[in-house]
Amino acid sequence: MSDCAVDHGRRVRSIVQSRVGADTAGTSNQITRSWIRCLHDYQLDPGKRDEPEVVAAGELAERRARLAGVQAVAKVEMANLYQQLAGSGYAIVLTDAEGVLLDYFGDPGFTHAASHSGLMPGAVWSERAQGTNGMGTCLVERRPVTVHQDEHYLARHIGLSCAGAPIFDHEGEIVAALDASGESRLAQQHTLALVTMSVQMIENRVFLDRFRHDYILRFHNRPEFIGTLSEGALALDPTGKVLAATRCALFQLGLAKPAEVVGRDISELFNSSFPGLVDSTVKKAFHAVPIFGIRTGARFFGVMLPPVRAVMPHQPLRDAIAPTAAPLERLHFGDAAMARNVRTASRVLERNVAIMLLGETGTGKEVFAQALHQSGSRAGKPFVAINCAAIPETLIESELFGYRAGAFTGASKDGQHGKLYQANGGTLFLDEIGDMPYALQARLLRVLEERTIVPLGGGTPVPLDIHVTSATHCDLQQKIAEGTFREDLFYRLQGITLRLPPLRERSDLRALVAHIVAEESDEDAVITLDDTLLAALERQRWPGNLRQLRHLLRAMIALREADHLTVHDLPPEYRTGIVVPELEDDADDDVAPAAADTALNPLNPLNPLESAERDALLRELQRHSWNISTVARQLGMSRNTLYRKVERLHIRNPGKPLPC
Ligand SMILES: Nc1ncnc2c1ncn2[C@@H]1O[C@H](COP(=O)(O)OP(=O)(O)OP(=O)(O)O)[C@@H](O)[C@H]1O
Repeated sequence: MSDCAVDHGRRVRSIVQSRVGADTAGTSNQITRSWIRCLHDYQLDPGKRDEPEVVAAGELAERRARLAGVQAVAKVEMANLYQQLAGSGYAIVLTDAEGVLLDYFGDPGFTHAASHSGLMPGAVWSERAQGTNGMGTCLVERRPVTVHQDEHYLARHIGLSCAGAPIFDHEGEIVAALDASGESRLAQQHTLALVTMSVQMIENRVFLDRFRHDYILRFHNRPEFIGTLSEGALALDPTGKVLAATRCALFQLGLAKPAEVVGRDISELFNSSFPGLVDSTVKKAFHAVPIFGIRTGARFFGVMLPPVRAVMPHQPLRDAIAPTAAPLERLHFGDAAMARNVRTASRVLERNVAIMLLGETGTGKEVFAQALHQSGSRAGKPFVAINCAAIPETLIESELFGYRAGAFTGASKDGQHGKLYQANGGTLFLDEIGDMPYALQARLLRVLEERTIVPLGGGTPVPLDIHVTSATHCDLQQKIAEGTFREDLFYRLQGITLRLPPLRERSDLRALVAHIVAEESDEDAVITLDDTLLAALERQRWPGNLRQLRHLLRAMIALREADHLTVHDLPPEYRTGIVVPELEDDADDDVAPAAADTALNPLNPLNPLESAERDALLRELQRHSWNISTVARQLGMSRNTLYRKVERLHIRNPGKPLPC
């Protein structure tokens, strides 16, 4: 045994034997308590050097399956936390309630040290097995703990700093622990705060998913905090009795245990009756309503989410829970505008309210429409999307309504069902609705009003049961004023309007990056981005929004030389205004072309990023001999979007003017 291990063992024993010395030795009480348990209860030798115990593969698979729901939610938060701590040599770890390591996100620089310390799937990190440590000790203490260097009980772990926090279910039972462990010299003060925030996010998301079939009252004393990690949430049965509460809900109500609230009528907690709350927040308005706590008189703001589907039997979280969070909840990572959109959409899910999505190209309108569909009772039914801008005007009618055999020249001899018919029972997503030909708008309106459809060429009307979600990037009010969009159709399609924020306005870009990188990476690759690169991504304008971000990350992942991405992995057109440290073999890496073309339109000059985008687009157009369809397909955007870009970026085909 090394001298250092011997000294550590002596110090541990002497502190345990004279607890009085704990504070003077700089050891917090949690640590002392843990050391006492380790020495007296578990009879662990501080100098123990055995390899960590690892459960068999079959047992690990079973433990993972039991926590599948928590794990699915935790994965996103782990990726997010990992990015926040990127470059600090941390591994992010999820264990079950017995301290068995289920999931691991490791910093490449730390992988060797981590496996040496036993940070690997299946390893048992309970306090009984590994002595005082972030994971095991937070599970015993039932609260977040930091275990820094020689606060570890076993001498073999004193090279580590760990920050662990337990994850609770709605019954107040611990189901798992989240931990960030790293090499001590890189340890950060705020790590425990970040871990604790991630745990809160996981608990909230799991709760919202677990009780999505019930009423959920989300509340906070500031309305803008509803949808964030500090909101309180209560699940209610159809009579208004509390089924469960989040930890934040208990905290805000000044209560200690779920038992103090479960089974009580909501009117015993707030000055509102259940029907009154449902009425005011679900039926009448889509805004948080003021409610007052009965016990303290404190003012809160609350919104009620209606049940998503049929009520299902309740099981504790640690048993079977849905393997994934509700799809809508997975669309945002803390951005306030997106959280509001998700909240509003969730509340109208089963109410047959038509939703109109507004947003620039690539902000995720179709993805949002799909998540809406997946979150509601139509989830198992068809989701049919039609891009009104991408289909030639002459074909939209047959695409939408279908036709009977021989209805027109060139029609298939068997006839064809239209998209409306294909969507029957499910959702029809009308993308770029502003581009729907005027004559067709009246026909679509009639179908939506009468809820029957007659195929082109005639026949018996078919009853239609569809939910319609539509999207547009254009100002429909202006189109109505210009007489190119029907006002009656507008009001039929716009039960509520949700504006998806452009990426440059979103506050959760780093978490989105972590999420997309995890999705775009091979299963066993752990790809990280350094802080300068993340800061550079935050400074971009993102005219193509999430689509552009995903394509960029996909390309960077595909072309990477190492799993740790830096600004050197950024394509030159994204580097304008960014100081890129020189690499020895990077000398001829060119910076984005200068903005010489801004002279094209002196009244509306392009900024350096737009200029870079213009150069890139121009290159693509030239490469494909100005074939708009090919370039649009290559870039994953609609032809209309490409035309708009070409116009905005003042691009002209020298041979033939583009029909913009
Ligand atoms: N929440 C999200 N998380 C990660 N990626 C997303 C998200 N939303 C959208 N994306 C990515 O952005 C791409 C564009 O999304 P989508 O097609 O929904 O945008 P859109 O607003 O409908 O675009 P357009 O107006 O050009 O049709 C998607 O393919 C997806 O890869």
